[in-house]
Amino acid sequence: MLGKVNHIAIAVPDLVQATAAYRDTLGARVSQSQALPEHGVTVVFVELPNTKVELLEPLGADSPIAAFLAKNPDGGMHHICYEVEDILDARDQLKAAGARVLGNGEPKIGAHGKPVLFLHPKDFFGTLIELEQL
Ligand SMILES: CC[C@H](C(=O)O)C(=O)SCCNC(=O)CCNC(=O)[C@H](O)C(C)(C)COP(=O)(O)OP(=O)(O)OC[C@H]1O[C@@H](n2cnc3c(N)ncnc32)[C@H](O)[C@@H]1OP(=O)(O)O
Ligand SMILES: [Co+2]
Repeated sequence: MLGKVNHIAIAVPDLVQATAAYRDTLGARVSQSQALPEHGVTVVFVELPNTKVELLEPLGADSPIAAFLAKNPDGGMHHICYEVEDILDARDQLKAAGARVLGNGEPKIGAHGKPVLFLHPKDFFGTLIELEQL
């Protein structure tokens, strides 16, 4: 089921500051920011030779990462995104195995313009998993 790691996500309290740290202190190439109101976040992607790091900050009053940042005010590792060949097939297999698919179970379009789904962190060793359709 799982393909490559598409990205590792870090929730940050200040995206401008985090972008500068990755660009200037770590010397990485960082994308322009993308506001994703339908996901309640603004993101940038740190482009790496073998994968990406997604830096995300809350956007709007109902951001799904607000509670995470309240618990982790300095920021922290938020999720890991795996690529899958067929996200609906993966979803159905995971639901049949008893895993909780977050939201209404229907994929939404993510930052890369591809369908994504999220799996509950409590089902996967305290790690929020995002699946992105190849
Ligand atoms: C799709 C656009 C973009 C992209 O890559 O293209 C993105 O990645 S957007 C990323 C932001 N969107 C999401 O994260 C959507 C999925 N997330 C959720 O639905 C919620 O964040 C959820 C359900 C994972 C947690 O919601 P909330 O924090 O409000 O609930 P609780 O506080 O009750 O948390 C329950 C329980 O889970 C622990 N938790 C929460 N978030 C995480 C996390 N990121 N990693 C690990 N564990 C997490 C939380 O501490 C609670 O544990 P407990 O022991 O009960 O305290
Ligand atoms: Co993501």
